[in-house]
Amino acid sequence: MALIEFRNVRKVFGPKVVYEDLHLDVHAGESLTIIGGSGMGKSVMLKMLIGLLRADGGTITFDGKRIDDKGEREFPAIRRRIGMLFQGAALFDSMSVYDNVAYGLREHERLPENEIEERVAKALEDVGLPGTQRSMPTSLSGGQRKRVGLARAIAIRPQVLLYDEPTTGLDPINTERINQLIVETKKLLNVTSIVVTHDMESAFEISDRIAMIHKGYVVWSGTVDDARSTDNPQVRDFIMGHAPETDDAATLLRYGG
Ligand SMILES: Nc1ncnc2c1ncn2[C@@H]1O[C@H](COP(=O)(O)OP(=O)(O)OP(=O)(O)O)[C@@H](O)[C@H]1O
Repeated sequence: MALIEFRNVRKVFGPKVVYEDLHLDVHAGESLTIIGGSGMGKSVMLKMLIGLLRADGGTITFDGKRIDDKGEREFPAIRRRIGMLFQGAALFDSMSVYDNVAYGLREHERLPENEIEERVAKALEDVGLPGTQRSMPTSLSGGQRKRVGLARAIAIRPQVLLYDEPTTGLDPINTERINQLIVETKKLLNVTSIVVTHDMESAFEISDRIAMIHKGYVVWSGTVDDARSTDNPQVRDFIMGHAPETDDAATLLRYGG
């Protein structure tokens, strides 16, 4: 049995059908990258997994237990085991780096302050930002902010890490740093990772497996080698950077029509 299973999952927003019938397995210890055009539902998938959005049909199981039917009271325990690095890192600018990283720990666990201090220091070390506890997020670069976001996610020592477009908006050097960090974090903490990205270079570097979403379904999945050699036209177009087939005006604007 896979660690995470989406079965027949349906998700709609009013008339818009994001998922018609989503099937996806995520295996313990793997690094799975989700690719697909803008607006195809990649972030929605991650949010359903941690209960920020609810599925309209089907089942989602985590570690053998169904989670899609859980109430708001039960999700904090799940979010303790599934950490998320949100798009843009989502730091609180009015709080120091220390308080940002400690935030998740305080929310999820009752720990004495000296243990929080240790866990924050270790998480910042793990992301290559030792000693930055007193800095304010506004004084950090985009790459450093992402790393603080990652420190916050790993401080709770999750079993699964979700990354929503971790390299978007970063220059090539910081992109490379984040890619390496994703690979190292997986090894160091033995976590299962799910990464949503538009960046195929990153996908090739960090993935054990890649799954492509298109119009409500997983249309393809395979290893990095499979992706490089596939003759599936949707995957090939995506790898080559061709605009996705879409009827969504926002997406057309984003991809320049
Ligand atoms: N809370 C919401 N309310 C209404 N519609 C939503 C909501 N969240 C997402 N959507 C819609 O669901 C669709 C999928 O969104 P999602 O953010 O998952 O796309 P994505 O594949 O992650 O795209 P991108 O790569 O641009 O981030 C989009 O059409 C989006 O407008």
